[in-house]
Amino acid sequence: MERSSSQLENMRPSGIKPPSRLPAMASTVAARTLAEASQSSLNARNGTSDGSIMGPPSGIPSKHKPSGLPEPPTKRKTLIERAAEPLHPPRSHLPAVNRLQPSSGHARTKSQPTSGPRKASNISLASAVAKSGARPASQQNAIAAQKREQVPSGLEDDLDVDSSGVMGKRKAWDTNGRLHDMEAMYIELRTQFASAAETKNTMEETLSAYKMQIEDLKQANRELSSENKNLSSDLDRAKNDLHATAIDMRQAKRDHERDLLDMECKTERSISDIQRQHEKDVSRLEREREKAGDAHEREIERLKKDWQQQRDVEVDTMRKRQIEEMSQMQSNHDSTLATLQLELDTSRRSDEGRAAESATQAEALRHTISSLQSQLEIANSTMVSLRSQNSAAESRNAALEQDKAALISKTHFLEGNQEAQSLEFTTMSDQLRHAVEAKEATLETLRREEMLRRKLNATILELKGNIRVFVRTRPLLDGEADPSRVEYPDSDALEGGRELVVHAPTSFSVTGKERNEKHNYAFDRVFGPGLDNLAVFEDCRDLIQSVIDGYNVSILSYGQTGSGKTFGMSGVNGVIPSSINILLSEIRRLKTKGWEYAVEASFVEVYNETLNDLLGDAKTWDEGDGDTNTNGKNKRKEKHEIHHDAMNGKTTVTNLTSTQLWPPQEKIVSQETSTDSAGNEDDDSAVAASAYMQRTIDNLLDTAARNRRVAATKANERSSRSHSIFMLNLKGRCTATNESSEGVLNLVDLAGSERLKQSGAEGSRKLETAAINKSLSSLGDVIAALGSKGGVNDAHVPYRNSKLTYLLQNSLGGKAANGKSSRTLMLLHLSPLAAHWQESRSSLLFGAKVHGTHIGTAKKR
Ligand SMILES: Nc1ncnc2c1ncn2[C@@H]1O[C@H](COP(=O)(O)OP(=O)(O)OP(=O)(O)O)[C@@H](O)[C@H]1O
Repeated sequence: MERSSSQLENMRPSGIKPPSRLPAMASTVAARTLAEASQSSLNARNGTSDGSIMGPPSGIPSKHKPSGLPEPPTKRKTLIERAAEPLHPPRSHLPAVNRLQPSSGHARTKSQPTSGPRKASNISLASAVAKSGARPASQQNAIAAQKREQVPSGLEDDLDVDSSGVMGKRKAWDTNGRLHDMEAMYIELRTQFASAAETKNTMEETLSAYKMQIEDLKQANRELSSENKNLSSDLDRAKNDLHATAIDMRQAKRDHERDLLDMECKTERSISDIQRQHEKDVSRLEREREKAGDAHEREIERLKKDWQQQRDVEVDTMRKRQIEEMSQMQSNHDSTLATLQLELDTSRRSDEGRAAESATQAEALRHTISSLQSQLEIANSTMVSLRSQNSAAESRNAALEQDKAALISKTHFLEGNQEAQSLEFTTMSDQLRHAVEAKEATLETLRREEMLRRKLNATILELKGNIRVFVRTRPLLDGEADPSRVEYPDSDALEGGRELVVHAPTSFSVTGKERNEKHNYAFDRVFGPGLDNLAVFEDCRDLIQSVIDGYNVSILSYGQTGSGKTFGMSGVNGVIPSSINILLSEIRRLKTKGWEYAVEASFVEVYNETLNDLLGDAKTWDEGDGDTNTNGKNKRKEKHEIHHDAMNGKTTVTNLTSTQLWPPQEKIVSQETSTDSAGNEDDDSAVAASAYMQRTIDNLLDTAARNRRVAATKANERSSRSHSIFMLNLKGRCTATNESSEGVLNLVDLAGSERLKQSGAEGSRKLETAAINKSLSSLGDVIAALGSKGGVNDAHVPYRNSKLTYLLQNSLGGKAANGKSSRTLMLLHLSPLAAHWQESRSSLLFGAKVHGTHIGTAKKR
């Protein structure tokens, strides 16, 4: 008969299994406990053991798993239930074991990631469970035997008991058998109950172990909390320490940075000193080498000439001597031959006369024949001796011939020597050619060195900054007294002083308290009253050099009237004459390296915002501003307009006289300079060229001064009320390297910087002062704008606010439209007098404003 699953469900709450299965179940429950616990835990770890997740242990009927066991008939079930009811253990007992198994497995799964003590508790639980559930096989067999013993005797035949002790089915009519079965089941159940009770005890033990463990854990937790607190306080302390250390570190870092800056400054200074020294040494060595090379070449030439002359003289002398000797020998030989011939003829004639006399006298003198014959024999012997003499003369003649041949061969030998000499001459020519090639190679090296020097100079100037400020105090002049107190704290520094401390005159407050102010300043260089123009110019050299290298440079002399601006600019060894000297010597030096330069000069004045050509005609200057002259005619002065070429960054002023300073004009070259075969000027011509240049400059400066005198009755007065700009335009080209450069040097003597209020000027003087102040403040504004914008093209720089700044637009440290940039040096002049303290202070403030301005890197076009 088929049973539905609902029927099976209804049977489950009784907890009684089909009889045939009970013994097996009873025997395996205890043994299964540990195995299932391990299986369960394995499932918990692996997720599944038989394909299901966390399924109940095998042997325990699942809600969703239909039991495969045969179901008892309904009436039997009622009997069983009835028989079992009073004995049935509380439902919770069996499941308690079953519940423990998954829960122990679950607990273990959960405890896996935890720390030591927890793990230990799991282990103790597992061992507890093992104690209760896991019995060895021998123990299990004993239980089975016990079960068999518990079956009443006599029933064994009726029972279908297999070897393992599992009972089989009984026939339906075998009520006794069934009763036996029931009893057996009862016994089995009791065994189960006992086992469950044992398990319960074990569980209680486990529980108490858990509780103890929990207590331990709580204690550990408390200890950990206190430890945590200690650690927190340690952490706070460590944080405080860290904070203090960080502050110390920051302080140390600041100190370190300051030290580093100091070191950098010192290094920079020493680099510049070394560089300067190096340049000096290089130029000195170059000069010496050039001189030594020239002297050496001249010496070689001289020696060659001397040697050739000496050789020619010697050859001539030898030739003459040989010719003389030969002619002497020839004449001796000829005279000897003539003498011998004469003797022979004489002898022959006398013999013939005597023979004829003997023959005519033979008939008459037959008695003297024998004597005559003997005389004839004597004559014959004389003839023989004469013949022997003749042969001796002939042999002598042959010897002379040999001498002649020897002399000829000697002449030939001498001629051969001449070939050797010409060979030597060829060798010398080769050597000369090699020397010329070596000279060319040296020239090439020098050119490369020159390029390197230019780069180094540019780097040094970039490091020094494109706007520099030097401050100079002039000495007290005769009759001057009451100097202001100025200190130069670092004037002994190797690279020169940079600091200045100015003490204000002592003043008194309203309460009568004495006030002594002092102000500290630092500039690129500070020159005390003991330093002369040469010392000041020494620090300007590199800027002048950079004009030759193709940069635009402005040197501006700033200060109140009488502070020494003109003295520093145009005086003896002032910036203008010293610059020209440097330029000339550099141009000459560079000529040996293949560079040719052209220098033009012009001189312009900015007076009341009007341009005047200081090399032009001054008579028209003051009349030309729209006024009528004495004749009643409106005589307009030459109009000068400023133009800036955006393409090449050049500035031009229309109708401005310009004088060519270099190369010297043709007439002067032919008169005063000469060049050697290599195209180099000799020393005399260099001196002459220098003198020419000096004369030209003197003329130029005289013309400018004269024009100023013409323009104003008081020359000095005018000069202090106008800005004068001496402009030098240098164009250079090196054909060997196809390089070119173009630089402009503006040497500006600014008008006195008196304050309007202080000067108490009235009328036209007031207008002049206002114009001067406007242009000077425009100058400050332009430099400040360049500094704040970094000198970039698109920044608005108010160049147009004054004629001065507009004229100097391309030379004030900014960048021209073509990217060419420039360098500026402000020479700040101070009066040493205490009475001029306020003016000196304004000048220093102006200089400090300019000095604080950094303008971007200068760029050569
Ligand atoms: N370093 C110096 N050593 C000696 N004398 C000096 C020095 N500086 C200036 N002087 C003298 O001081 C006087 C005034 O100098 P200078 O004319 O150069 O001043 P300035 O500032 O150009 O005046 P101005 O603005 O009126 O042209 C002159 O007599 C000059 O010789």
